[in-house]
Amino acid sequence: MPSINGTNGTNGAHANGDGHINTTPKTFVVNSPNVVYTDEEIRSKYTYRTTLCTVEGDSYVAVPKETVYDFKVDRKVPKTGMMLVGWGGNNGTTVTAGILANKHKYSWATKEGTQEANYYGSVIMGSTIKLGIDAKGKDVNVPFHNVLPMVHPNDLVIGGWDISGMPLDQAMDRAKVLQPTMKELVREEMSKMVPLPSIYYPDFIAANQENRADNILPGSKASMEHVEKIRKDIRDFKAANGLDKVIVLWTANTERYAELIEGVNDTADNLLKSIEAGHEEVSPSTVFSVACILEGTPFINGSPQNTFVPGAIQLAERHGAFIGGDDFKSGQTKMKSALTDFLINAGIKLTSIASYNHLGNNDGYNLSSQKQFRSKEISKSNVVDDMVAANTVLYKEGEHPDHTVVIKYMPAVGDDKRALDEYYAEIFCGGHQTISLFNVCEDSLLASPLIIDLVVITEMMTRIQWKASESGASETEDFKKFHSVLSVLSYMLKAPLTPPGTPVVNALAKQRAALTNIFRACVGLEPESDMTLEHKLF
Ligand SMILES: NC(=O)c1ccc[n+]([C@@H]2O[C@H](COP(=O)([O-])OP(=O)(O)OC[C@H]3O[C@@H](n4cnc5c(N)ncnc54)[C@H](O)[C@@H]3O)[C@@H](O)[C@H]2O)c1
Ligand SMILES: O=P([O-])([O-])O[C@@H]1[C@@H](O)[C@H](O)[C@@H](O)[C@H](O)[C@@H]1O
Repeated sequence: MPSINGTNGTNGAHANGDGHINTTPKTFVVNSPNVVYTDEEIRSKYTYRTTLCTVEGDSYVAVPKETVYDFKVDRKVPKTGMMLVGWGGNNGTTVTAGILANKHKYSWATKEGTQEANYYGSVIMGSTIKLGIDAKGKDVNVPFHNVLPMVHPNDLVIGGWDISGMPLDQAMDRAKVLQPTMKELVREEMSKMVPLPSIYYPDFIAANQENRADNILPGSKASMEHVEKIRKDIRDFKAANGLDKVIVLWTANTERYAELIEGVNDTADNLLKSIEAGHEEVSPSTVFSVACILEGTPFINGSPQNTFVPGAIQLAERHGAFIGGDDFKSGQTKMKSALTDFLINAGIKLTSIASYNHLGNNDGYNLSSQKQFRSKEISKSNVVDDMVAANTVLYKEGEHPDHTVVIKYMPAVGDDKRALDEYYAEIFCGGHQTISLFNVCEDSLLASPLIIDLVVITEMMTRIQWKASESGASETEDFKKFHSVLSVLSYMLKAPLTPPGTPVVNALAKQRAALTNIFRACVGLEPESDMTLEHKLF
C-alpha cells in the first residue's frame, strides 16, 4: 500500500543536526475501510460530528449530529510558482533568500557558530501533528508536511512585482534583515531576480513611499489594462518556468482602507465597471485580486487593508477562485491570540490590553502615515473579539476589554520590532493579575515562514474536493471545491477572511486544530481530541 509522502518526505533514518541517527518513521499510510489510495488520489469517507443546540424554555437541548463526507485529494504535487507582490521588500527578499538557502542546504558562519538553513516558524515545515498512539499507548507524531502530499518550499519557483525595480540582491541589502555571510551565499542567484513593474496608485500608500516608485506601469488609477497586464504577467511566468500552477501573495505595503461604496465595489459587476472606469477608490491590491480571480490564480493578502471588498469576494465566488487574508499574524498579535485564549478560557477576566510596538523598517515607515496605520490598527484590535464573545460568564453582552494599539516608527531598530504589551485582568475575589511582555520580533524572519505556509496550504487546498455522501452524487462526479474564501488559512492571519456570514475564529489553538483536523479528515482520521482515555480508563 503506498505510503503518504510529500515530495521530500522521508521514511528512512536521517541524521539530526547533532549527527544522531533518528530511525523514527516520518511518513504514514492509513489502513481503514474508509480510505482508498490510488496512484492519482486519496479518497476518504469521513463522518463529521457536531452538536446541534436549540433553545427550549430556559435551557438548550443539545443533539449530536453526524454528516458523512467524501473527500478526494489529488496526489500529484504540481510544479508551483509563488509570485509575490512587493517582492523587493523586507519579507519578499527574506523569504526568497531563505528558500534558496534551504534548497541548496547552505550553512554560514555567525558569531554563535555555524548556522544551517531551516524552516523554523513554519507550521507546515517546522511542526508535527499527533498521528495516534503506539501499542504501548505512547503518542506517535509525524511532520505536518507529510500529512498530505504538499508542495515542498524548496521546489517553489519564485517571482513577482515591485514598484521598486531594485534587483533582489540589492533589495536584500536594503532590507537589512539577513546575516552578511548568508547573503553572500545567495547573492548571485538573487542578483538575477528583478521584480516586474507594478501598478502604483499613490493615494493608497504613504507619501513617503514615492521615492521607491521607479518601476511602475503607466496609469495611476485602476484600469482593465492593469488587470490584463497582471494576468499576462502570471501567464508568462507560468509558461517561462513550465509551471502547473501559480499562487500570488500580497506582501506589498499596507494600503489605506478603500471606502465601501454602493454601485462601486459592492458587487462583482459594479467592481469590474469601476475598474473599467478608473474609479479612484479601487486599490492596487484589489486590482491584483481581480486579475488573479479572472486568471484562476489563488490570491492571498498578507497585509491588513480591505483588499477583498464585497465585489471582489462575489467575483471570486462566481469564478470558483480561491482568495485568503488578511495580514500575516507573525509575532505580537500571534502572542495576543494565544495569551487571550489562555486567560479567558482559564476564567480570568481580561479587562485591558495595551499593545505598543516600535519598528524601524520600511513597513514601519509606511505605517507612520495615519491612514495606513489605521488599517493595521483594525487588524490588530479585532483579534480578541471571538474569545471575549464566547465567554458569557466573564463578559456581559457587548462588554469587552479595553484595547489600545500603538505603533511607532523608530529607524534605529530596523526590522527587529519591539513589542511591549500589558495584559491586565481581574482574578479571584477582587484580585488582579498584570502580565507585561517585552517581545523582540525580527518581523521578516517571523513573517517569511508564514508566507511559505500560506502558499503551500493554499496550493494544497486547490487539490482537495468534497461531497456530502448522502447527496446521492455519483461516485465520480459532483465533487466540489472548498468555498472560495479560504478561512482554513486563519492560523497565519490577524484578520481572517471568512465566507460571508460565517464566524471569524482568532483563537490560535482553534485555528491550528481546524487546519490539522481538516487535513486529517482528508485521510479518514478522526480529529485529535486529546482525551487520552487509554491512559485514564484502566
Ligand atoms: N512581520 C511582518 O513583517 C509583517 C506581519 C504582518 C503584516 N506585514 C505586512 O506585510 C507587508 C510587507 O511587509 P515588509 O516588511 O516586507 O514591508 P516592505 O515595505 O519592506 O515591503 C513592501 C514592498 O512593497 C512594495 N510595494 C508597495 N506598493 C506596491 C505595489 N502596488 N505593487 C508592488 N509592490 C509594491 C514596496 O516597494 C516594498 O518593496 C506590509 O503590508 C506589512 O504590514 C508584515
Ligand atoms: O507582530 P504582529 O502584530 O503579528 O505583526 C506586526 C505588527 O506587530 C507591527 O506593528 C506591524 O508593523 C507589522 O506589519 C506586523 O503587522
